[in-house]
Amino acid sequence: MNLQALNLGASGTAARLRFEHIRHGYGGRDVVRDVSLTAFPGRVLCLLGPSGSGKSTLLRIAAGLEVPRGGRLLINDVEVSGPHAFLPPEQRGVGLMFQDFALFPHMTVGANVAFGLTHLSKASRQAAAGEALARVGLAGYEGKYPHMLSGGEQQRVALARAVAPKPSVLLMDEPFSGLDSRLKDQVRADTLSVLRETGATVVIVTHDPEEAMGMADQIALLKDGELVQTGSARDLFLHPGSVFAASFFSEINRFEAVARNGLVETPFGTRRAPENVTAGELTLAVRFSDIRVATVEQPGTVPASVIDRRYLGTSEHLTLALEEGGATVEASIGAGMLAEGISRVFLFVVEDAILMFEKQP
Ligand SMILES: Nc1ncnc2c1ncn2[C@@H]1O[C@H](COP(=O)(O)OP(=O)(O)OP(=O)(O)O)[C@@H](O)[C@H]1O
Repeated sequence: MNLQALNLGASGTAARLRFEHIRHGYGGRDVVRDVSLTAFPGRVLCLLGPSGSGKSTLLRIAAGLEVPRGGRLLINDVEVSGPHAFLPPEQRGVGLMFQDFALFPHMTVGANVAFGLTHLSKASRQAAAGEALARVGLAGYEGKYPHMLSGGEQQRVALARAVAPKPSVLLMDEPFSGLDSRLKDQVRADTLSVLRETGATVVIVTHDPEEAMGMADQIALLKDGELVQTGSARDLFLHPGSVFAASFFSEINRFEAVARNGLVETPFGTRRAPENVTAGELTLAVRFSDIRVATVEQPGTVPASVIDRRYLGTSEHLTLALEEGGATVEASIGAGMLAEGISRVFLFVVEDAILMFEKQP
């Protein structure tokens, strides 16, 4: 089939990838439920969610490794999976990078990177492999074998192999999870700059919210096979649409409350109810890091006693009991911000930091 005629994106040109009402399952169980989502050209989309939320299944559907039970997948408005078509992986113009890097151990680094370039002459393959290796900072590594490399270097070889054919869409499944945590930040930053250079549309699967926030132009948050919310890191962090979304990005305190006449009695004082909610049961979420802890009573503060405190280096974790009502509150404050030995404090939470959601049945 002629890819150019299908307009799947010329080699090296970013494509738009669209999931339309995608459904999938295994046996009698649905694991992806009616997901509609677009990955925009040249942007990084992160599929984020807890284990089993269907992220890898969506990625495999995008790659053509799984045939969805329902819905359509479009690349530049061309149906590549759906009721009318199914294009095999090698004809989609997509690159894949897996969690374990999946390098061929018996092949040299050069041969690994050149593996997908079968359409080129031998000389052009070698040149393209060398160029891809140089792009990831591994110029001259062609003759080495994977076992001679560190984890970080193997990751870079896998990245070079994925970008060498200049895919219009690059699909990456947990590409950093095999790495030492101290290496990760640097490898992520290096990977992002390679991805920006290649200009491909990128879809990354991760369960790590910090990784998603650090890498993504757009985050799609999934739970139990459903798309819960999509937006920029800032959108999802500042305006979570549910308690789940709020708790996925940061540690939160939860409280139950009731809205009456547009007002809510919270543990931190009376607040306005969310727009469109004048009455009804609510769940409140307050991030540990949004609790301000003072030693002097001021207007708007509530008194609490310190039950426990843990020194964590750059921050300190406090467990507190509110004097009124007795609720337990967890707070995270800068290390050294509260003098040793203080047992009674005054808590304050700014207006916008009390996130309010209608209680789910
Ligand atoms: N080949 C398969 N056969 C049967 N069930 C499967 C298969 N692949 C995935 N599943 C199930 O489908 C659900 C979604 O799996 P998927 O791998 O897409 O989730 P995920 O969000 O990527 O999770 P993880 O981060 O743990 O990989 C899980 O409950 C999983 O056990």
